[in-house]
Amino acid sequence: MIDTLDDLDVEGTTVGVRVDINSPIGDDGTLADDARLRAHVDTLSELLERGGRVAVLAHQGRPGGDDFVSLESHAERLSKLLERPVDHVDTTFSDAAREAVRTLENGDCLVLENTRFYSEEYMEFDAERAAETHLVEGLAPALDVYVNDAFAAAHRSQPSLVGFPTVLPGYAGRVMESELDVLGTIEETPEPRIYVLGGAKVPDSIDVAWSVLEKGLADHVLTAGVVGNVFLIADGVDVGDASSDFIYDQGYWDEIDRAADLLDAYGDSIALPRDVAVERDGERHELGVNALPPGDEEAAMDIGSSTLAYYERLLEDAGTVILNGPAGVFEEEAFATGTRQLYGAATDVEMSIVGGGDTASALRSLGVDGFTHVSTGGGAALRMLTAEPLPAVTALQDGPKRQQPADD
Ligand SMILES: Nc1ncnc2c1ncn2[C@@H]1O[C@H](COP(=O)(O)OP(=O)(O)O)[C@@H](O)[C@H]1O
Ligand SMILES: O=C(OP(=O)(O)O)[C@H](O)COP(=O)(O)O
Repeated sequence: MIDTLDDLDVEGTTVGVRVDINSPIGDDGTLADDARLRAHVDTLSELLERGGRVAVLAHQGRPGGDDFVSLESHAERLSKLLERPVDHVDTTFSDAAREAVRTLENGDCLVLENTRFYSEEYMEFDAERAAETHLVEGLAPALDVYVNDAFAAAHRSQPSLVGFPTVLPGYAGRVMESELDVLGTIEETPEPRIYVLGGAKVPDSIDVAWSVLEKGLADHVLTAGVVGNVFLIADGVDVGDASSDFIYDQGYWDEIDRAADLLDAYGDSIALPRDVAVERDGERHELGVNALPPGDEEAAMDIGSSTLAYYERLLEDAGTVILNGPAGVFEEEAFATGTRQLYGAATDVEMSIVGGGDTASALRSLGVDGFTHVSTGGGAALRMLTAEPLPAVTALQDGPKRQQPADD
């Protein structure tokens, strides 16, 4: 059992709230998309309206990346979304950070600096060890309780995710709660259950396919996107130099053998594209797999219309559909058809669950909605969809193992 905000006496309590506002960053180094901030508004507003003193903890980017920036612009945006002042503190667990947290009044909110500015936060620990890091030992004394709303980072066992609930009473925020409600009961969703695996994260998708087929969670796995191209190659189809080179350049060549093993073991349950769309003379042009390979420069950028008809027929009988990754290069209108139609058909299924950051943004840009649940997480959702535990959720479930360090 995990405690939620319903179990927390918020008034006058200093709450460390871990959110996932890891977002696209523009050329000027500031926030370029606030979708992930909006997702946490309910949790943060509720805590503030109930008289909490809120210190927001979050990471942004990975060390060395262009998006590895301060949370200053996130704080500014949160201030607008929450309609109240939100200060940014440029450290995370220094004396200054603790002092800023201790001087919060009821209903005040501040954002501490990017947790990954400290190297320990980019390492994975077990919960006990994470509780001994500088971040947790430094900041926990200034907090009364810890709320984890960062579902999208819950597959990481980093200090801000697993260390705090080991020394402080931990609660799930509203995002975390609703994600766990839906994704934590995947085994009880209506059958037959279909997994649609598209997009470009081929190793992750093959892991998911293995896991859900082995566990009997999936009745069918439908492949699309780059994942579909890898399965076609594994099935002996020549998808052409352009798509093959792309797969090779991404370092996914070994995945073809894994896909072939999967086809050997569970081929009857895995659906492969029957046709693909390439660009020819500047336009979308569909080719049946029997007509492949395409020209040297022609990459398979989408599933074609007979694949769509085949997949739509399978979806008609489904009780649950779980989708991850777009069916094609949806960023180009000519190759958005597969994603728009396949995801559109999925909304007619009794239960439709979507995971994956790019998938969610694809759906927004294509104007497709009506799903039972669109997850805020990519990797975290994938892990849950295989019914695997998430370290940050386990840490909340286990609860504090020892007293927090004394406040000084
Ligand atoms: N056939 C294809 N060839 C090349 N790229 C593709 C193809 N199909 C999909 N993609 C790309 O996959 C990317 C998204 O994949 P991925 O990151 O796995 O999704 P998510 O973040 O939702 O898990 C998109 O940028 C899209 O252009
Ligand atoms: O964006 C995230 O994950 P996602 O790309 O799987 O949705 C999370 O913020 C986790 O970030 P990380 O993958 O750098 O640990």
